[in-house]
Amino acid sequence: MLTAEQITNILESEYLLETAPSIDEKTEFTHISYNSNDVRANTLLFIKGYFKPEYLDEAIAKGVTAIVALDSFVHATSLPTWSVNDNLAAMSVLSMAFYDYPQNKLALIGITGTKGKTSSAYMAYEILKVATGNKVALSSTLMSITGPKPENQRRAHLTTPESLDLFMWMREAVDNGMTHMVMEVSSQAFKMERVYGLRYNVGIFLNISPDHVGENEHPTFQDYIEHKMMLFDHSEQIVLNTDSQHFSELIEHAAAAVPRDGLWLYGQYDEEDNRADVSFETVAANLQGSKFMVREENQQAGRLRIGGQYALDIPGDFNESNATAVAIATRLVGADTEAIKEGLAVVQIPGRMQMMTSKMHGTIYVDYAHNYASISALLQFVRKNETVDQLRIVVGAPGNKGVSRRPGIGQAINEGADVAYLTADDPQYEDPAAIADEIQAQITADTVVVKREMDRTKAIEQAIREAGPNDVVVLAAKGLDEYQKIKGVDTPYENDWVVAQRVVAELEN
Ligand SMILES: CC(=O)N[C@H]1[C@@H](OP(=O)(O)OP(=O)(O)OC[C@H]2O[C@@H](n3ccc(=O)[nH]c3=O)[C@H](O)[C@@H]2O)O[C@H](CO)[C@@H](O)[C@@H]1O[C@H](C)C(=O)N[C@@H](C)C(=O)N[C@H](CCC(=O)O)C(=O)O
Ligand SMILES: Nc1ncnc2c1ncn2[C@@H]1O[C@H](COP(=O)(O)OP(=O)(O)OP(=O)(O)O)[C@@H](O)[C@H]1O
Repeated sequence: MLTAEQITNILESEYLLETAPSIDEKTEFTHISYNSNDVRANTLLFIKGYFKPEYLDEAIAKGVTAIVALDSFVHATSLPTWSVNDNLAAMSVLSMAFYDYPQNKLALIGITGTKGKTSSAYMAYEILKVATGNKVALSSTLMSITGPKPENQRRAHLTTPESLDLFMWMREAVDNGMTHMVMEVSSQAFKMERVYGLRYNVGIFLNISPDHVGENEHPTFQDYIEHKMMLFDHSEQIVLNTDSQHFSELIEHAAAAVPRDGLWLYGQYDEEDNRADVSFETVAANLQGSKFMVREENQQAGRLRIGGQYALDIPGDFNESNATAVAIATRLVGADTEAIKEGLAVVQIPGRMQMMTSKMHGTIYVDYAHNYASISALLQFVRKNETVDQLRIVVGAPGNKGVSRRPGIGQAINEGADVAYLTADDPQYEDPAAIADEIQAQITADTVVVKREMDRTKAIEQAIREAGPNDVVVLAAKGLDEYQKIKGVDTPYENDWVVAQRVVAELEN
């Protein structure tokens, strides 16, 4: 609940208020919303985005009491209005107040990075489940989990939810007895102020590489990196990857944000380069998983007491890197080494490096890799495994979105695959064959065979059918998505994993 007086005071103290409405300051708001479909009596409504006049008409008909809107918002009603200079920041600070600052009761880990956010979030979630006896909440691209009951588990629509939803779910988590929370924080979340005013006990910065530049995302790479680095300014302690691109820019910003003993650098073990406080090194790896050694490289790292050998039941050297970051962060919020070992040993991440073996058609991965950095990391990892004969990839790129990724996907294929099956991936209003042309334009190596089949199910069938027993087939970019976005409609699709299982069963039984 919030009163009109509290709203005015909070907005004023945050320097967000332009004008307050002249209503009784004891007026109580028992509901807050940013959507006309979710309005009832005593609702405070936030106006954001392209808020059409008919949305406001609908909200008024449902009895909205007052609104918070940009001072430039023009509307033909006499609704009491808090006029503000930043409506998204206002929504965040008022939402946290409405839900009584639930973040103060949660040890919060925020994770950002171009690649690995979801994977790392699930690792941290699994470790903290062990460490706290299931008292950990999760906000990820896939799911938001605020407690043990089915109604506490929701499919996510954004990597980082709107501030109002985030604080509502945090409150639900606290009321359900949760003590910890792990959340993915996208650069968009900072840009759209979904996490305005929120601080993290530990912020993990996994990596940054060219991505997310384009319409409705970031105008330039500089804008992207600057928004991602905002995590540093909002974290009590920072865990940062020394192997990331743009490390010198990252460390400069991170070191200015926290004292040295709140900054934890991690990276692949390298005799020549001793920048990392905590290093990791592969002990044994195969296509299924790996064992890796974590070393504390200096006195500061020695305080963590996380040195030793760990096992992961998911493959990919990049996952050893993600796991090392997560081991440090979860340790900092109270997990002990046993919990870290146990959590990492069992973690599985839906649609990320999910593996299936077949008798005659090799090893099949369903993986969410969908840009140069992730497809390249994945193909290079598989390449390193000497038993692999042909490396086949089924992949496409979305229409009307992330257009700049297409050449990168082609380049990664050019550098790492033997056979590419170009197909559809959420084509929307574009022709998937034309998108495939853009990917194919970068595949110049005569060692790579390119095949084209725009029906994704058929492309997967063909790739698996053509694979030999020592081949690897990578089904990239859609994870466990159960739809294809076509002309604005989520068209049902079995999902890559189900298709692969069915095809293997048909071929081998
Ligand atoms: C740029 C951005 O942040 N857009 C988000 C934003 O849109 P918006 O505020 O413009 O909302 P809108 O859809 O135009 O609608 C305007 C307002 O009318 C309201 N409305 C709408 C319909 C209605 O009947 N009644 C009504 O009141 C809506 O609730 C909204 O408040 O708020 C919407 C929900 O409140 C989000 O769905 C939408 O995300 C868009 C679709 C999106 O997908 N954004 C991507 C770029 C994104 O944020 N991605 C990152 C991940 C990036 C990464 O992988 O790293 C993420 O964090 O997910
Ligand atoms: N540290 C990493 N470096 C490079 N590639 C990675 C790393 N971690 C995971 N990947 C690859 O990227 C893919 C996507 O991983 P994940 O979903 O964890 O990342 P994300 O940051 O949440 O992605 P997105 O922002 O696209 O949702 C994985 O399926 C894997 O192939």
